[in-house]
Amino acid sequence: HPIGIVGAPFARGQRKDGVEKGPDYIRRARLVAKLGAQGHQVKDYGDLKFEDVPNDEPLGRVKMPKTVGSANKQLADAVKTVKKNGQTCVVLGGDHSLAIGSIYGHAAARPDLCVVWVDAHADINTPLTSPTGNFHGQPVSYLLRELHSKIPVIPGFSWIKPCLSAQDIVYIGLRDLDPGEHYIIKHLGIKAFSMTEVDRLGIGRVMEEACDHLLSKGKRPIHLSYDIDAIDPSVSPATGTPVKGGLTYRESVYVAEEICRTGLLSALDVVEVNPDRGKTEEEVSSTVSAAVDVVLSCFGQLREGFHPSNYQLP
Ligand SMILES: N/C(=N\O)NCCC[NH3+]
Ligand SMILES: [Mn+2]
Ligand SMILES: [Mn+2]
Ligand SMILES: [Mn+2]
Repeated sequence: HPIGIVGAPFARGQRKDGVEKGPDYIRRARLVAKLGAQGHQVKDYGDLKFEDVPNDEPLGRVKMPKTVGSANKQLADAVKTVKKNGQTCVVLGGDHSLAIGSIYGHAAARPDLCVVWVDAHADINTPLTSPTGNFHGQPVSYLLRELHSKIPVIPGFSWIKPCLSAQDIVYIGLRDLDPGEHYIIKHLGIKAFSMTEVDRLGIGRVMEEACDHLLSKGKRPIHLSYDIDAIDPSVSPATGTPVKGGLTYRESVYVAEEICRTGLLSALDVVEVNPDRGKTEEEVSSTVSAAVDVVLSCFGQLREGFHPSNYQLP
């Protein structure tokens, strides 16, 4: 499939400046050219322009709801357009609150989608269970039908209706959950492979079981929402909420290779790359490079090597 890239320089789902620079740093690492070299037709739609909504009063602990809501509505429309254009959509974040719009817009075009959420965190706090009120820790709660009654009316969010059921999402990489999130995951029976399962089963079995769970009733489009903090901070430190004990570089790429192999990848979010959170230039480049390799591996980059079909031995 052709690929459509959308830059989403958004930081208002959390409190640390710099994550809005994610798209720029990933583009500067020549993502578009590298995808082209892999034989893909790539359309770069550029960056969305996000503006703070004036008089955006907090709602309890929830900060800047109108700004977060309108950014996600804008992104939802953009993702829907990319899908209508027959492209696999790649959203470059920006913080993970963007998954609200990305998944909503994707579901508008492909209602039968399922979600693979790769993250140290579950991002499934409701506005009432969220300890911080930061939206990037809540996106999944707005998307699940089973949690609809737990979401109060929030200014800027009237447009969204849940588009996922608990069995349509699988978590990989969890290792830092709030109490309310752990309760919700257990209570709803959401399939989750924490880093303990990654250690116990190995990433090969994890991917086998994750795909079996989501695709048991037949093929359907996959939305891969990849938070760069799923990867161990030794590899990707330049992010807002690093947590030790994460995916190795190899595991992070293997996840993408296996999703690629399903042939069902329909949309990809790569979020939470925050260049301002790298202590050194090397920390930033290592993080950006990991993000680029996740994307390239989603679209066919193989560690076993590659030669064009028309290659001739000299
Ligand atoms: N990176 C984050 N989510 O993926 N931070 C917010 C979650 C903290 N509970
Ligand atoms: Mn996240
Ligand atoms: Mn995270
Ligand atoms: Mn309602």
